[in-house]
Order: sequence, then structure tokens, then C-alpha cells
Amino acid sequence: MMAQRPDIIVIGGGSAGAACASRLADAGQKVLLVEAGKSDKDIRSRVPALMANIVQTPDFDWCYRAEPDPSVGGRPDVWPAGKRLGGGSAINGMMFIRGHQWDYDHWAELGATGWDYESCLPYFRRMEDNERGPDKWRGTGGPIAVSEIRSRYSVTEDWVSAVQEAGFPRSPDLNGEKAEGVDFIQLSQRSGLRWSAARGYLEKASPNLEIMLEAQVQRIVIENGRATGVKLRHNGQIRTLTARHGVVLSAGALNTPRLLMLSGIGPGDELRKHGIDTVIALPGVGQNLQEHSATHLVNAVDTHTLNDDSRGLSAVKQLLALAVKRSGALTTGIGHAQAFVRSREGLSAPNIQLAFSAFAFDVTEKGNLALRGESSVSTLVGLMRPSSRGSVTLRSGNPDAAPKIEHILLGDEDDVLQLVEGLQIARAVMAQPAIAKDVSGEVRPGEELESAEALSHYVRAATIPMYHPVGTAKIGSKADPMAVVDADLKLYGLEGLWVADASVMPTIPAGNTNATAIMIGDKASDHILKAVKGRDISQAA
Ligand SMILES: Cc1cc2nc3c(=O)[nH]c(=O)nc-3n(C[C@H](O)[C@H](O)[C@H](O)COP(=O)(O)OP(=O)(O)OC[C@H]3O[C@@H](n4cnc5c(N)ncnc54)[C@H](O)[C@@H]3O)c2cc1C
Repeated sequence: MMAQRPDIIVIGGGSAGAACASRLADAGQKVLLVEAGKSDKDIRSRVPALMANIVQTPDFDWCYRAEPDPSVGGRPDVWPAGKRLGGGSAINGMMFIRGHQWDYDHWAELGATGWDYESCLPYFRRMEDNERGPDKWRGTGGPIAVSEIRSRYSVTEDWVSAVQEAGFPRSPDLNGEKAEGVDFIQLSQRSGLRWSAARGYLEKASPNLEIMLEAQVQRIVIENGRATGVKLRHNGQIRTLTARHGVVLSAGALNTPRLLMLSGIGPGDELRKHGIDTVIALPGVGQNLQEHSATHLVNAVDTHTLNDDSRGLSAVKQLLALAVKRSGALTTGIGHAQAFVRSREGLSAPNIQLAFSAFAFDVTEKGNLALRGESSVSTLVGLMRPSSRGSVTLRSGNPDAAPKIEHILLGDEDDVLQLVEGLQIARAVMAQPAIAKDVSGEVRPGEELESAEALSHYVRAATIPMYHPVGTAKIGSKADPMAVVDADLKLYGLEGLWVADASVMPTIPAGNTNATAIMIGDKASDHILKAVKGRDISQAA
């Protein structure tokens, strides 16, 4: 344990917490980072394709399940959340994408002053070590390695051509000037291995940073209107640790609101229900839960795919390719190429993400995913700006109880319509000459489902969450009663408590959320330094 009392305690060493803790320590703060999970130094986290073995494994994942969702036939969906140093970035699909500039500018319009794209860009740039090199939009030399995919299949090249044949532009860089059009996917990897936020920010962190693993925070300690420390369980003992300046809460969009409520911060009625005294009444805690929804188009193909590389001699070759060249099927992320497209006229920005993979899964009778036995490809059709909103509340006052997640994935008819439009675009792409020559049939939804009505039934049955929960402690102006933190990420009504993770996003950005969460953690450090050292945020980054 740190000999001295730390200046700041950071709760949660995930995507945002790792970035924030490391930057604060670099700036001279004595930081104690407390993480409930173990280290991410584990081959199952490092080898990308082993992701399938760690999601839904309690040693890596909090393994949450939402309440039954009537909009998808009453299915109680799984809501994974990383439980290792690195958090989500230690178990996720590694797709590295920032989202569209419009989303950040929209945040600022909603009251998150200083979170427009121009203000976030220096932090996106400083986090990156981008294999494509630096330019006005991209960074190099930063802690997070961003690499091109190394699991290459000719069918992916064909898909990229087919998207263009279908009328969408080729993007020079979806993380660059414009997040619209088609490109190969970039991954959070270096030399074919996962590059989590823990690897990037914590492995070479300043000696000012101490990390306490397998330390599960039960609540934030509040004295005289100030957060002074945490109560946690470590090695079977309950301990209270204090910090000079305060606490940064980075437990992720599901656990951050849970910890706030366990600490007496949240909607009064909800706290009373569980016998918790209200310290600060903030009705927005746990509300505004947002999530991307996605459905899949699966095709059988006559060309070589990753499904073929998962069996027999080919599988052995892939092991060798990883060991010798750090390439091949075992370096795969969850997608290989992607396109951001508009499914209709009059939108301010693309509303649909198509993520193409040169592989496809079947769902087994037990509900598990299994790679298909034949050559196959899949196109994920993701809805980028869903209207549905859900909530995270307490199941009980027991600090070990899972949060109660209530989310109606397809609560809005127009969300279903947009997914149908996205599916129709994904099908149109597969019909283009560049890829039609590879395709031997449609597995899901199935060619017989043609009408928009039939496709909407399919969407309702087959849509799943994309594992991108955000928004449950949103940034907003003082005039917004549902805002939880101000634009400096300080909790309303309390000194010494900042929230820095995916929960502060006012709305979900158009793209997988890891890069945005890391940006928030990195930028948070400058807001906190402004508070504790009077540093000028406009001069930071
Ligand atoms: C299976 C999966 C696949 C995904 N795929 C992608 C992808 O391909 N690309 C992408 O961009 N995004 C992806 N995401 C989403 C992305 O990883 C998350 O948005 C991001 O990690 C969120 O960062 P965060 O800092 O908000 O929370 P997290 O990274 O979840 O960090 C929270 C941390 O807090 C710790 N913690 C929680 N409660 C406590 C407590 N009481 N005490 C101490 N510590 C605690 C947790 O163990 C965790 O380490 C995926 C997520 C999942 C789960």
C-alpha cells in the first residue's frame, strides 16, 4: 500500500480509468487506482481471437443480464462488462473508431460545453499511436496502439469494393476528417496482439501511480459535502481509504450509477426503496441509459473465410502464423471492414454502421455462439442513434448485488424501421458484382423474407445489444435536472468527486465506444488538474 495518503483515488481501471489515472500520475499527483478485477496479463486477453473464451466468463466479465425486454420477445439479454485491469478494453472486439464529429458537437449543444469535436480532437490525437502515421486528425507516439487488421481475406476486399458499387464513398480514414463511407477496420492492437488501455497507459506508468487489484469498492465515503475516500473489500477485509483531493469514479456505465446510489447519490425514491439515506438527490443517476442495437445478415460463400481457418490443418497454420508473423485468423477483431451510411434522406450524419466479418456464427441450442461449419461471412447492421432509453437501478442495498438493467432495445418503431433499411442496404451490397461472385446463399434472415414487414419481424427476433452502454451519469448544464456532472465532470452538489467513463456521454456516438471512453478518461485528467492545481484546460493536451 502507498506509504503516503494518495492525492486522488480512481475507482475502476477500465478504458477511461486507466487513462485518467495514468495522466494524473504523470502530472505529479499521487494516485491510487483500485480495480475489482485481476490483471489483464493473461494470454486469453492478449490473443485477439480468444475473446470468444473470455466474454461471459466471470473471471473477466461481470456477466450482467438485463431484465426481460418485451421489444425482443421478452428475451433477457446478456450485458457483458469487462472485469479486469483495462475493463472493456481487455475483453472487447478491439474495433477502434471515434464516431462522427456531429455527435460531439451535439453533446455541446445539449449542454456539455467544451466537449464539441474540436475540443475533444487533441485528446483523440494524444492517446494514439496510429500505424497510418500522424496528420491533422490522427496521432502517433501516444499510449494506445491503433493498427490495421492482420486477418486478411479476399472476400473482405470484395466487400469494400461492393459497398462502393452500391453507391457509398471510399473513406480514406474513418477516424479522420469524415466518419462516412467504407474502409477496413482499425484495431486496438500492436503486432497482432490486443492493446488494452491498461497495456497502453498503465504498464509504463509513473511511480506516482499505485494499482490495487481485486479491490471492490462498496461505496464512496462522503464527509461534510466532500468525497474523501472509498470503502472497499480487499483480500477479504473491508477497509476505508482516503485521499487528499478526492475520488474519480470510472466504474463504467453500469457500475458507476450503482456505486453512486450505494453512496446515497441518486433519485431519492430509488434510494429510499433500498433503505439508503439520500446524501445528494440527483434524479439523473442511472437514467438515460443508451445502447446500440444490431442485427445480422449472414451469407454462405464459395471462398475461403475464417470459418475454414478454425478447423483441421488450417487451424494449425493459423497458430504458426500468429507465433511467427503475428498475423492470420488468431489476430482477428470482431470486424474486418466497415461502412457508415445514411439509410434515408435528410439526416445530419450516417445512422447505420455496417461491419463486415469474413466469418459468421450460429447460435447453438443453449444460446452460445459457435463458428459456422461452412465458409460464411456476416454483416452487422448497427443502429447508431437509437431513440430508446433505459435505466440502471439497484436490485438491493447489498454492494455485491448486480445492477438492475432495464432497457427496451426496440422501444421505438422508427428504430426498427432504420434497422430494416440497414438490412436492405447490407443485402444490396451483397448483390453487387464485386462480391456476388463469392456468395452462394443467404443464411439469415433468408431470401424468403423479402417484404419490409417480414424483415421487421426478423429484426424484432434477432436484434441484440452491441455492448456499448453509455449515458447513466450524463454531463449537462446546471439548468438540466437530469444532468449528473458538470462540463468539468464534477458531480453536482458535491466537492471532490468526478465521474470519468462512458456514463458521462450525453448521447451515444455513432461508432463502437471504446475510443470515446478512453478520450473521456484522458481529457478528464486535465479537468481534474484544473480543479486541484488551477491548470488552464485550454492550454492542456
Ligand atoms: C464484449 C464487449 C465487446 C466490445 N467491443 C467493442 C469494440 O470492438 N470496440 C469498441 O470501441 N468498444 C467495444 N466495446 C465497448 C467498450 O469496451 C466500452 O465502451 C469501454 O470499455 C467502456 O469504458 P469505461 O471506462 O466506461 O468502462 P470499463 O472499461 O468497463 O471500466 C470499468 C472498470 O471499473 C471496474 N469496476 C467496476 N465496479 C467496480 C468496483 N465496485 N470496484 C472497483 N472496480 C470496479 C471494472 O472491473 C472495470 O475494469 C465492447 C464491450 C464489450 C463488453
